[in-house]
Amino acid sequence: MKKIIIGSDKSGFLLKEAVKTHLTEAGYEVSDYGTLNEEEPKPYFEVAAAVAKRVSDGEAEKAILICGTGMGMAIVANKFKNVYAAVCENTYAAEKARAINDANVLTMGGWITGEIVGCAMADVFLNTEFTQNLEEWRANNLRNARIQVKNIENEIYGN
Ligand SMILES: O=C(CO)[C@H](O)[C@H](O)COP(=O)(O)O
Repeated sequence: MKKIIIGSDKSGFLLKEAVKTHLTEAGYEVSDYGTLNEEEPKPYFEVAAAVAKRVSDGEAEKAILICGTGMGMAIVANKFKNVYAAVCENTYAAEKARAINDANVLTMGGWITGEIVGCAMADVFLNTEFTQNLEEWRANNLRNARIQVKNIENEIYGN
């Protein structure tokens, strides 16, 4: 079964629940490491760290993080090695986050994004490959860019 990790704070809770239900119905095994009910909310920075660590360690290939804006989740997640989080507000951005940037964490904002668009963004993000539908010259540039980004990361964290 395809695995995905998800998490939200209080402000992302309702959108997270909608995306979680959608992905479960689509056949994903969804593990939730964030706010499980609105009475016991977890702050965005704790949830982002818990989820990003699991992606960094290879427990899951991809994750989805949802707070009020999506921004705090991305800021914290991107502190972790092997984690490339992108804040998206529409399906075009979610597709490009995969095709151009090979992002492995999608973040979105419950204050910004409605349930229909949020679920559609999750679908696009999970079903688009790195360099998909791009011209060969651009795909080659992006493969090189990915190596350069990894080199920068290795300089900071070590190999
Ligand atoms: O968007 C966020 C972080 O980027 C948070 O969701 C926002 O700060 C609201 O948090 P809270 O509901 O705990 O006040």
